[in-house]
Amino acid sequence: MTSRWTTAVLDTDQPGGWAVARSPEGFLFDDNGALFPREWLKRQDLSVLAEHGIGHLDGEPVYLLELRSASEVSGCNWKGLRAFMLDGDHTIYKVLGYAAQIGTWAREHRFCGNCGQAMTQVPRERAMYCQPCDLRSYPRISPSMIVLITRGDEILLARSPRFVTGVYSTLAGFAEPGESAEDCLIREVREEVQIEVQNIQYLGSQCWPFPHSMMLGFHAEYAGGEIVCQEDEIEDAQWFNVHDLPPLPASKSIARYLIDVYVARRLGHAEPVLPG
Ligand SMILES: NC(=O)C1=CN([C@@H]2O[C@H](COP(=O)(O)OP(=O)(O)OC[C@H]3O[C@@H](n4cnc5c(N)ncnc54)[C@H](O)[C@@H]3O)[C@@H](O)[C@H]2O)C=CC1
Ligand SMILES: [Mg+2]
Ligand SMILES: [Zn+2]
Repeated sequence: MTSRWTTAVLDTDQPGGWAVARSPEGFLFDDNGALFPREWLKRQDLSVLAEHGIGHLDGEPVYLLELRSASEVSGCNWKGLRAFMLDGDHTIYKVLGYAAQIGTWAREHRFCGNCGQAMTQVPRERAMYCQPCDLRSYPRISPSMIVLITRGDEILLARSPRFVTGVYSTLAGFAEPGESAEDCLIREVREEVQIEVQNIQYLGSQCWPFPHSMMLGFHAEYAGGEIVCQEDEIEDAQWFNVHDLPPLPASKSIARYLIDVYVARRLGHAEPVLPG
């Protein structure tokens, strides 16, 4: 199967193609969705911070207009990326997820982190450049571990105070400098619930553009300890029987995939596929 969407660095001097507009209030959309004819979009009254060519959708070039702020465009509205993930077409979500990561990076790398001077876009490469420092800044990706811990028919799920009421999920956390993926996983589990794990197994990864996580998903078995929740981060954590689970995270998340894979194996059902 060929993919409908491929990323690419495109020359912004070339006319035509599609464009998406992104502001702190999300993406611009109308009845036809979030992709607009680029020349039309550029004629609207938008406060453009940066323009990047981001790839091809069904063979057509796609550009991003990263805006300083949301402005009024007749017949259009603004909507966050999460809403596009939950109710939209998955390919469009992939386009917008990539656009969001490039937009965040473009917004945050207008100036050199070393000398403070304005940086310039490098042609044919996804990089911002400071000539005096000879410094290149590339889009940032934050590796994050996510793990389902199990004990026979039971799985450990936890709630962050930020979650939708009632929903429980797997544990997750960002890698720190100096750590392997396994070191990070063991540290995060200790910090968040004070338990020990063993037999760590990698299951797959997922790009999570909120704002730039690369989720590495694992299964691990319980090895010892009693649950003690980390103050402020974990509101509640419990062992749940696979036959009696609480409300779970959205179906497209790797958190949900890790849970669904284990439950399927336990109950002898067909295994789910990890959404890209
Ligand atoms: N796709 C999925 O199924 C899921 C994705 N996630 C994502 O995983 C990531 C990590 O999960 P959390 O529990 O929030 O992390 P965490 O357990 O490491 O705690 C968050 C704290 O980490 C620090 N932090 C924030 N950004 C950071 C960065 N880029 N690098 C290092 N430290 C940083 C901050 O102090 C923040 O309060 C988040 O982006 C979250 O959205 C979490 C659960 C499910
Ligand atoms: Mg966490
Ligand atoms: Zn510099």
